[in-house]
Amino acid sequence: MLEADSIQKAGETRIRELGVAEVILDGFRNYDHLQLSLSPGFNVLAGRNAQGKTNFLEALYLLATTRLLRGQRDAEAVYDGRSRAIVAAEMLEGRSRLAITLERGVRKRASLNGLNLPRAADLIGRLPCVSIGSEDMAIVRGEPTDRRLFLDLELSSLYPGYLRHLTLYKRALEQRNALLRDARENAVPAALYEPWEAQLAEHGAALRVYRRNFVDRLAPTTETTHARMGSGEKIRVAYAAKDETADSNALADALAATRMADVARGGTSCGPHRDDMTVEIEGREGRLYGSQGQQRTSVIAVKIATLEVARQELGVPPLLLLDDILSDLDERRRALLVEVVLENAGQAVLTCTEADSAGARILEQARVFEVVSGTVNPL
Ligand SMILES: Nc1ncnc2c1ncn2[C@@H]1O[C@H](COP(=O)(O)OP(=O)(O)OP(=O)(O)O)[C@@H](O)[C@H]1O
Repeated sequence: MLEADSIQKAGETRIRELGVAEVILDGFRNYDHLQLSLSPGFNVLAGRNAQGKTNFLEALYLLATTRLLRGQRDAEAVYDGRSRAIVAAEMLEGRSRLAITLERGVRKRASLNGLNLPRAADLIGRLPCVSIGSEDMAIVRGEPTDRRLFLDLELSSLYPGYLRHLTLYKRALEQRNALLRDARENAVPAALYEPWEAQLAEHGAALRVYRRNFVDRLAPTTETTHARMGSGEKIRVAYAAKDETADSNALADALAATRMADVARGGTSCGPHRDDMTVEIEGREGRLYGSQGQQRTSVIAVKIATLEVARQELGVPPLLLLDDILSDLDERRRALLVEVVLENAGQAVLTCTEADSAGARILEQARVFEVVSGTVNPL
């Protein structure tokens, strides 16, 4: 059985960029061209709806994760009428420059100091970042796939080893699923399944060790934060494996035993691609029974716990992106969130419709900007 410590320590060196000095957007969303210097501490972006506040956060999120915040196809983020979008950032330390180019009909490309990286994914984890926004509601309200995505993104950004296991696992899963489809028409010998199942077992067991370890660390902080937010209710977060395979050998056995059933099912039934993370409020599944307010409080608690775990793991705070969540909260929750941000954040970018909702304690140390239809100016 794989030990969390041993696999998490192996090959985990990755250069981290701590903080963004300057952001350059060219043809990204509603930004024709923008060059903006950020404070190494707090940055508040205020502006009316649909002016480009979330788009700006999305650009930073893209550099951190290579994904768009709102999950659309890359081409949708290219400024209407333009053929490509460039998002670049100059880092505070070492002034290195990270960039991503999105181009219609072409795979996204990433570069470091002007040199193209072999794959855009090579950028993942270089700029550690935790974002909290409305799309995170899916962690409680969404489907298991949304919660797996949350775990995959956070873990890939923290551990290069996780990303490697995930990439190899996904490739093996595609191959086994292709064999299952073939088997509907032609006999597929066991020898064709075996190498892919061996990989699924190895990488799948490793993914579960990382995920369980992470969720076990998330759980107590989620509970305390939830309690600090004034909720008298108990929240419980746990990793939920779909099948009871304790290690890679058991997973390999389960895969071999389910081949026939999986042909009929049309997909692989065992493994971490079907797992979930449960979020229970007072013993009931938040997704089914939680009110909107309970769900929102739970999501914020999970995300703040993520920020804390990431900070412990990195030894420094990750970049924090907060998308207009303060204005939706009541006084008590807002005060707590501000307190937690002040305790945990290094560099942060917050958006809000009224700068005042960021609260006096943040505003007094923040650089404040106004966003008006794709332009950002100091206030
Ligand atoms: N590819 C694109 N090209 C041009 N404009 C775009 C593109 N994608 C999105 N937009 C525009 O960006 C604007 C939305 O910006 P954004 O989501 O950042 O709003 P916001 O300032 O965060 O507002 P809210 O407070 O409502 O969340 C919309 O006007 C939308 O039409």
